[in-house]
Amino acid sequence: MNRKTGFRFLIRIMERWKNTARSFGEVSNFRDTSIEEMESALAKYKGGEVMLSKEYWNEGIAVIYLNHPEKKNAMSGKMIVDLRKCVAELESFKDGKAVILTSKGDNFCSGGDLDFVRASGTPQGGFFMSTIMHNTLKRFRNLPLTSVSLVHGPTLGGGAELSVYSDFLLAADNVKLGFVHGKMGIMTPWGGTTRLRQLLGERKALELLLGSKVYSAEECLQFGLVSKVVNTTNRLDEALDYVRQLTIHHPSIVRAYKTVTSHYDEEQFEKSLVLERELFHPMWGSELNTAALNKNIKHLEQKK
Ligand SMILES: CCCC(=O)SCCNC(=O)CCNC(=O)[C@H](O)C(C)(C)COP(=O)(O)OP(=O)(O)OC[C@H]1O[C@@H](n2cnc3c(N)ncnc32)[C@H](O)[C@@H]1OP(=O)(O)O
Repeated sequence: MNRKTGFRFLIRIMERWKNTARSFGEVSNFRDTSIEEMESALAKYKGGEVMLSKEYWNEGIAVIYLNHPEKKNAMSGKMIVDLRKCVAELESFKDGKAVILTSKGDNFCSGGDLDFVRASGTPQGGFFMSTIMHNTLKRFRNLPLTSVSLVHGPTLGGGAELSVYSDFLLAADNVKLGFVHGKMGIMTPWGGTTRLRQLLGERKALELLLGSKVYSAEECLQFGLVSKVVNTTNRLDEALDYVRQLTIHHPSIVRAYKTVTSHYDEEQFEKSLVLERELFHPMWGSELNTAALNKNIKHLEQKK
């Protein structure tokens, strides 16, 4: 084989590899993918919905509900895209004062939908998901609306990450909240490490993340993670009262305070998210992650 034929042979092998990779939806230069393409890749993983309720809109309060009851409100790819649409709509809620992030059914969110996790488990899948979620949650945090997460029942993995992106966290007395990612052979994909570091400081953030323990409402309160424990049955009414008391002033004042506090350390926050994304995406579908998924772990079961 002379040099020219050898070169052509190499090109053919590379082309074949690229085509094989494409047939699995994988491309070698996935970092160049546009946000729109990432969104449509995620939207293919169906199941559940995320809805924006305007029931209290006239009071300046929006409510976002996660709804995927048959899977304990686990987030599918489609739900990730839905959440993004809700945030986009809230960006033009001009007289709004507050948003409550909560869910229908008997818990807040059991994390990523494990069927979606398995099906999207490649570095590219991880990169797309964390890029989109980082962007959505950053935009959620930057809304000029005071945000409150209201959680109940199992709030695990990605569910715990979502819960801490609001300004305030209210936990129902039946909550079981845990950053269980380590047990799943991954680190936080949705910016949870960056957000916990910002909220609680280095030691407490590391304790929550490295321990992978599941905490009760009272324990979360003692940790400084939760602002108030509410009654599970009346939780939405209690959350609405809490929000109304927080936002007594004119929308222009409420929005101005929130705008300054959320943009305070934006540059540092962004840098930390980039690092988190870089470290996370090769873990998605890795050997460690696959081995953990194969164990079908139920995080609330006591070890015998
Ligand atoms: C993407 C960010 C990183 C992550 O979030 S990784 C995911 C972390 N989450 C998990 O691993 C959750 C594993 N599941 C559990 O621990 C338990 O199912 C959980 C949530 C404590 C609920 O326990 P129980 O109340 O006893 O209910 P159960 O186990 O019978 O569940 C009812 C049905 O819901 C399903 N489910 C729960 N969490 C899910 C999830 N994340 N993805 C997909 N399906 C999920 C569960 O398989 C069961 O379905 P089925 O009725 O057996 O068909």
